Amino acid sequence: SALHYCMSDAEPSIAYLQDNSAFINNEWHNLVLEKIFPVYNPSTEEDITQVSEKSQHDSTEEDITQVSEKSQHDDDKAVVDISERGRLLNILADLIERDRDILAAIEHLDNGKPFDEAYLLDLASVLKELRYTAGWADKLHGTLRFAITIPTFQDLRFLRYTRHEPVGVCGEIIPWNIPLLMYIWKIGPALAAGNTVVLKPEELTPLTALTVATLIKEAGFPPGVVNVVSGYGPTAGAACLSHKDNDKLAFTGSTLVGKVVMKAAAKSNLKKVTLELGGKSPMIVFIDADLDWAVENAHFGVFFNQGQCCIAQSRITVHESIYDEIVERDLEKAKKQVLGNPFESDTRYGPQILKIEFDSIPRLINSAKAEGAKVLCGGGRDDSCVGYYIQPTVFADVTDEMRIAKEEIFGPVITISRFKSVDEAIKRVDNTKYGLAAYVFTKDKAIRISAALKAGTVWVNCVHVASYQIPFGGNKNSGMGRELGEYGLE
Ligand SMILES: NC(=O)c1ccc[n+]([C@@H]2O[C@H](COP(=O)([O-])OP(=O)(O)OC[C@H]3O[C@@H](n4cnc5c(N)ncnc54)[C@H](O)[C@@H]3O)[C@@H](O)[C@H]2O)c1
Repeated sequence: SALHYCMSDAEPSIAYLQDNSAFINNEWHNLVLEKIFPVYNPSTEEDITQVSEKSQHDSTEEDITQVSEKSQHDDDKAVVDISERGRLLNILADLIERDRDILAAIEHLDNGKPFDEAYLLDLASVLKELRYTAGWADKLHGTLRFAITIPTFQDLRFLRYTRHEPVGVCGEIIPWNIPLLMYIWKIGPALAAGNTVVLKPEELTPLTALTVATLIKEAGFPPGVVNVVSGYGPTAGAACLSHKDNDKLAFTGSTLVGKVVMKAAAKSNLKKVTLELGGKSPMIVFIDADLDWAVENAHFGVFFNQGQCCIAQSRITVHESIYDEIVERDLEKAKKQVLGNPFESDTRYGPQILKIEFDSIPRLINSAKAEGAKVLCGGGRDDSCVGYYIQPTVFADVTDEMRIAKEEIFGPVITISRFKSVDEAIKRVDNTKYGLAAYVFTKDKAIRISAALKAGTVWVNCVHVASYQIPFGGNKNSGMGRELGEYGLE
């Protein structure tokens, strides 16, 4: 279907053609059962288009995973030639850059995030990540060792080497919060390492995944190397989890579904599993921190993407001697958040994407009020406009026993508690089932505190600087395995 979008009142609208069936073997296929589901715009609550839905036992004439598996064994293909892999990934990056404004606009329509944020942050990260992994494609060699010391064969010399081989077909399932970037995090390293992919985007946000599929074909990737099939988790997703020809599952989403993924992998063929799951990440502000900077980052970190970020620092704890000052400054700043049309350039704050979150965030907010936390601003839905908007909210006097201090909010809510000593702060923030990220604001305790915290990544005096060269992933219930950097290619 043709979609029109308008970048602002002053700009002309641009039309593009949205493919919405299943992308298999470089062609668009109707699925056998021909079911469809609607995709809506969370800023307006209106339907955008309808997308082909894969049911669990539904397929095209050819099985999607087998198509992907077959393309592994064709010697002429880019999967085998390591230079060609990198070349094609670079072409894909160039095509995404060419279509950057269209892709940012689709991401805005589909997900609700401000256009500028999608264009400047998400798309910039997408391009950097793709070009970075493209560079790795011809450098994934194993190691070479001359070994001589096996006691029983002392006179013999052995040559030992390791080869890095593709895993095979990678089933990849992604969430809705940063759809295009999550897609590239998954396909970039998989393709650089010579794998083929069957990707299922989140049912709420399938549009950029489908649009980039056309660019994959345009870039020249051979048929079957990347396949994209949309649908719901328990059906389309579940089919991917249990398929016997899938060799790997890379999943980003909730901890609850992460456990379903592990179980399905164990029950089918012991696929390898990488899980990037939920978090409840702490931010600790010490007395010696630069307070202006800490407040600035607290806001960016929590309100970025309306709090729909796995690494959002949803538990802020502050030394008691600076607590009042931080609370006051946080409040001042939260009141200045601009809500509005996410296509306008001064809007930094859009709607929640998900109707369910729009309902569940106020429930968690209300639980905090009932448990005695002090709401300083916001505290509910914003009824002044259409769309799933939640008011930017700041809570003070939060304690560790409250639900809001323990459960992932995935919404624009700052919670602030206080601590007395360094040891107490470390012990308290680590007392969680999650271990994705942690943030430390200090001038002189960075190394000591970072080493003590049980988190996949610790950021010091900054937030959300997820860099494509550095491995990313969680401990405990936040997941296993790493994405990005050299580790992400293993
Ligand atoms: N650690 C990270 O890198 C990271 C990044 C973004 C989001 N997340 C986490 O993702 C969660 C938010 O996303 P969500 O609520 O959409 O997660 P979710 O687990 O409900 O859905 C994520 C994906 O899994 C699919 N899915 C759902 N049920 C399934 C099933 N039974 N079988 C197979 N697939 C299934 C969905 O269709 C979707 O594509 C949060 O917990 C957030 O912290 C983590």
